[in-house]
Amino acid sequence: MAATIIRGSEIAQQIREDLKKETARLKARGVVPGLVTILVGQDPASMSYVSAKQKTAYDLGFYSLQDSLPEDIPESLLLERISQYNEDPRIHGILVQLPLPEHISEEKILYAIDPGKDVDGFHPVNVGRLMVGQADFLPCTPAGIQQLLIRSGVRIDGAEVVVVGRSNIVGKPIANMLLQKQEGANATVTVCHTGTRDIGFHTRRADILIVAAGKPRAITADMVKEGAVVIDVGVNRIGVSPEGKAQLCGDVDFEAVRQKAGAITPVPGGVGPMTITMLMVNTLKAARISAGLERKP
Ligand SMILES: Nc1nc(=O)c2c([nH]1)NC[C@@H]1CN(c3ccc(C(=O)N[C@@H](CCC(=O)O)C(=O)O)cc3)C=[N+]21
Repeated sequence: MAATIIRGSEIAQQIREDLKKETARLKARGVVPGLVTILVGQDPASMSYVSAKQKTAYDLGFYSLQDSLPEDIPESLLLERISQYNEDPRIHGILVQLPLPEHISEEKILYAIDPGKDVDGFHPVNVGRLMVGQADFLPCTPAGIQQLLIRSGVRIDGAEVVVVGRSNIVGKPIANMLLQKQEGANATVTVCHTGTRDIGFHTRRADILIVAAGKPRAITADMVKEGAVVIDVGVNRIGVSPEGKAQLCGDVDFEAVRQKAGAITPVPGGVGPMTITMLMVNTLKAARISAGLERKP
């Protein structure tokens, strides 16, 4: 069987059309969603992600601000910047691009962001809210994965989900989200990681296999059940094309696995565009909450 390709770029585009309309409605009531992206240093991949986020925010009609800071900025100054944005009423969402340089504690920085402006969903308050099924801001990549599944008509309720990877930004939150007793969730979830003895034993049981291993082509066809839905979160830069563009591959051996899977996401054009879109969903939500348009328990 040849798999259906789950086109994240198309689904992301549909959501963006809705966001654009919603942003225009909000603007008519005097509220302009505001997003600041903070980039420390000049890592080329980070620069390209941040500019993609900026462009998307701008296209939707958000107030969008890019704050580029030098690699050697002291942690104390970065913390000061963050508290400035915490107080700025034009800004509803603050994103500090990760990874940060060695001399800055990511933990300290993520704790410093006002949880009400934490559109990445990384602040411990938001992580805790997610765990109890009361999130305001779902982390963007997991939220994008859940939307891909729902909008592709994949049945999550009762499914065997296997997650490969246990990071705080993908593996742990997506496992938690799909486990919730909620619509678009209610799955049976297994989480595998580098310490798992026989990964294939687990992945072959998956109706839905979510791979965020950070290892190019780690998942081969023999590790996938016939007809499974495969979500590839990996973004590995494996080279540069003759035109000078980065060549990407996922954590799944796409060409082989697509022969066996029921549905699969490509890289690029799968989870990545959804991640950026969910950041916009969160920023719009933050703006609505701050304007008193959404209730908060
Ligand atoms: N505070 C923070 N929040 C993040 O959400 C965050 C972060 N730091 N650090 C890095 C990761 C990575 N990430 C991606 C976003 C979009 C694509 C994306 O759009 N990828 C395109 C290809 C882009 C390309 O060509 O490089 C695609 O898959 O089609 C990929 C990766 C967000 N991250």
